Amino acid sequence: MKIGCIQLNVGFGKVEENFERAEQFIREAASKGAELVVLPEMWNTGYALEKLPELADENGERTKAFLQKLASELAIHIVGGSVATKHDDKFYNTMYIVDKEGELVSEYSKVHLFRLMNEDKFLESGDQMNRFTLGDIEAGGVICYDIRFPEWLRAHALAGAKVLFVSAQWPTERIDHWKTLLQARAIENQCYIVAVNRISHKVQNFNGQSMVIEPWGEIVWTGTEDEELAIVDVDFSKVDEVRGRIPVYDDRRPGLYAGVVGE
Ligand SMILES: O=C(O)CCC(=O)C(=O)O
Repeated sequence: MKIGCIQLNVGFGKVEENFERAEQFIREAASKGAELVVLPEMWNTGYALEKLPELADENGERTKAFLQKLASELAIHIVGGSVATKHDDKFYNTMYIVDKEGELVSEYSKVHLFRLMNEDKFLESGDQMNRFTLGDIEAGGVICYDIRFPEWLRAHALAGAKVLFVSAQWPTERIDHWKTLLQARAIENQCYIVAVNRISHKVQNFNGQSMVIEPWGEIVWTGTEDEELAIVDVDFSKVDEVRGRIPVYDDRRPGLYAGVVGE
């Protein structure tokens, strides 16, 4: 499968501009043969948290309509990154997944809010998993800080995900954590990781380096530090091959973990 990773330069609080750029990139990805595209975190507003009352997408209506229209017109699956949404006067960091028929197959609000960037002061956390199927791909999706919680990604893998999509606004200063955590999540879960970060060198410092990692932990692609669209080939049959080679799932001892990691 050809996956388009859209490493967007998200404008701070510039919703109209961000929708335009996202559309350009989704169209370009489809024209270059991508069958699925992935966007970064909070791509409608950036981290303009104080402006959410004016800028957040009311019930996600605009974003859902936008993604559904493009997905069905271009016959492309869209892992819609995440956007700032508003529901009943509360704000969320929400990912929408739309299949190539334009059906909304999943929506997920970030479960682990990142206190270092004050997310907990402005946002509510979600409480649902994000397991979905796109065509014949069993997948899960998480957002940024979520990757520091191995049990959360494991829960998606145990529920059948063979690829985990990660949308992020991961800062430059901890980019080494990003790489190491993503590689570990791929190796331990024996799954593909498709992780898309934003870039921005002006308002805040995010330097891309999005990654696609295969289930043995090999890095298939790393993004540059600039805005870019990359079309990356992935072969999902590798998941079963790796799981057959080292049967981690069969060798688990969940009875021993109970109470220790809250299972
Ligand atoms: O965990 C980190 O270091 C970065 C997380 C983050 O920036 C986020 O969740 O928005």
